[in-house]
Amino acid sequence: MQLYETFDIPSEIQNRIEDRRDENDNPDHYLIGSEGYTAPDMSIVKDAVTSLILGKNVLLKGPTGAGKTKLAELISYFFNQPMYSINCSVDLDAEALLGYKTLTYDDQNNAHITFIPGPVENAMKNGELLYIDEINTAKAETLPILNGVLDYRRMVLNPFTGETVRAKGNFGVIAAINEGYIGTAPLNEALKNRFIVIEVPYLQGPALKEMLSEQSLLNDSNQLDQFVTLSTDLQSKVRDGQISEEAASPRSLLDACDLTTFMEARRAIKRAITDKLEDEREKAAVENIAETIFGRVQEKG
Ligand SMILES: Nc1ncnc2c1ncn2[C@@H]1O[C@H](COP(=O)(O)OP(=O)(O)OP(=O)(O)O)[C@@H](O)[C@H]1O
Repeated sequence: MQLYETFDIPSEIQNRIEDRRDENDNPDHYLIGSEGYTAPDMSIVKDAVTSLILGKNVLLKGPTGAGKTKLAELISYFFNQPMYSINCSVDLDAEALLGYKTLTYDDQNNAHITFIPGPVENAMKNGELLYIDEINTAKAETLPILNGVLDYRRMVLNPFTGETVRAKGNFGVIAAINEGYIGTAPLNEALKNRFIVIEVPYLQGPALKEMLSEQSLLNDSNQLDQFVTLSTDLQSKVRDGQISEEAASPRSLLDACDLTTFMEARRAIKRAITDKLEDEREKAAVENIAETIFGRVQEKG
């Protein structure tokens, strides 16, 4: 596979991935955006894939829009293995993880209580991947359910069915966190302890240009360079504590590049980046950087 070279995957891990791909031979697997991940650092993909092949759980830690979901999709593609997703929030409860009972009716209109399995149970029973997004937004009481799933036991007692569910085959867990955002809490130590932690920073420089040119509508090389400079300057202000991290998110940059194909870049930046910020000083800082790079606004319309 070309991706082995792209991400410098060691040959022993390549062999084990090939074995896993054969075991997971799944013609129905729908591969979303699988080739679209650009690595900010080659070790990220290599270490994530290696950890999962060794049966470890992987925690992707990085700011919003850093490509964590995209990386999980790439791994799912690498292994030719479908991925069940959970989006955590304070409302996440045991039922959302494990499943719930509901009334169903047969052809004779007789009512039955049926159990609808949740993503954790599905991924474990089918030996698939499980992606737990924003794991640190879930309530502290909910997550201990996962402790047994994430350690050597690879099992959970489903309280709704009384069944002990054991993980099959190549079951694996990838979780993601944005630390330090409103509504998030530091991940409980016992849970964090069950993961290999992989930091996923924002893309910069030529890798960012490659991603923006692949994924946005903008194809003017000079303008793409200007957006890369904008990102570098925004990330430096983030490090100085002058603006919040999401101002430098590639997701917003992609939006700004797309809009720039139809409007003046300064207005695109205002819509896609500046106006998402709450603090007036942060907005002014972004505007100043944009003015330095893209010049004063000339267009009226
Ligand atoms: N390294 C990258 N490679 C490819 N695409 C990227 C990368 N970083 C960001 N993107 C693009 O930016 C957008 C956000 O990426 P993604 O949803 O994977 O981020 P995330 O880290 O999961 O975000 P969140 O924490 O908000 O869930 C997507 O459109 C994605 O294609």
